Amino acid sequence: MAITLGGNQYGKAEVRLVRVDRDGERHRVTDLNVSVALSGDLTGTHLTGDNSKVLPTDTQKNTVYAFARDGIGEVEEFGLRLGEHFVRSQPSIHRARVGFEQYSWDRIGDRPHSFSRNGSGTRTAVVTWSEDGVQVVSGLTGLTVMNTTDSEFWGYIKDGYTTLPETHDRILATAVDAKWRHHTHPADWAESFEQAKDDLLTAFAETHSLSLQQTLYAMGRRVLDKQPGIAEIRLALPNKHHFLVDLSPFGLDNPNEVFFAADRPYGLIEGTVRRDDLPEGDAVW
Ligand SMILES: O=c1[nH]c(=O)c2[nH]c(=O)[nH]c2[nH]1
Repeated sequence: MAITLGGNQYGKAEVRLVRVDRDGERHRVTDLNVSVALSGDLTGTHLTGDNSKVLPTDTQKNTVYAFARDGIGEVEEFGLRLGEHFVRSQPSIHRARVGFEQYSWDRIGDRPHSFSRNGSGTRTAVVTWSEDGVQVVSGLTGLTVMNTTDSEFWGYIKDGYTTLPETHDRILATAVDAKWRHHTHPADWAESFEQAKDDLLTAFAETHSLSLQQTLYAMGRRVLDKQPGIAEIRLALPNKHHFLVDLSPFGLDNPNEVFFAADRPYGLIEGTVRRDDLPEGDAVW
């Protein structure tokens, strides 16, 4: 029985790339998940481990980030540039498949550098009814938001394990998970929900953030300020880290434009903002 190698391809899958175009005050965001798959003369590596015709997947990933430095444009154009590069520059590579998922972002209001991810966010509610009382907790989860500037993080503890550089201009992104307990019932639940959501978004966008903790408190505080019937709000904010890609090995600078959007691990900032003149309540959250 003769055995032979069939079809094959290889590449870096799911390269998470965020590019911020900062022409002036008004930023634009391109948020992509890019998957490269190359095929060609790759029998050697499969049959004998001869890698002389293998362009490493790590290099493919670097190429995606480096090409983003010049701008992305439409994903079809970006794909054409990348595909042509891989095939034209490497004699062993005969075909490049470059696949994209593009996540779209809406502006929060008409603000120049605050965005919420299109279609994100699920409304939640938990009602607890007992002979002793009724509690209503409203909320939302998975509302993904991003500020492309107006966020800093510095002045923290440094010990022997600290490597994080201080920053005065970073991307701040999170997926808001919020639950708020009603002390009195609003006249209109839908209106109350929309108001709370709007307050969360506005506070996120308008806070010049020195920490996500500070932003959390500002968000919770605004919801309570605007609705006296809400007794407390619990927020869980994952810090969706965006790391500036070091393009210097490729002779490129990176003036805060090309980012690696990491999905894990992430900082998780949790906190409650409450009225201290109201009883804690015994809601089921
Ligand atoms: O806003 C932040 N709060 C932190 O506690 C923290 N820790 C960290 O590494 N980055 C950040 N960012």
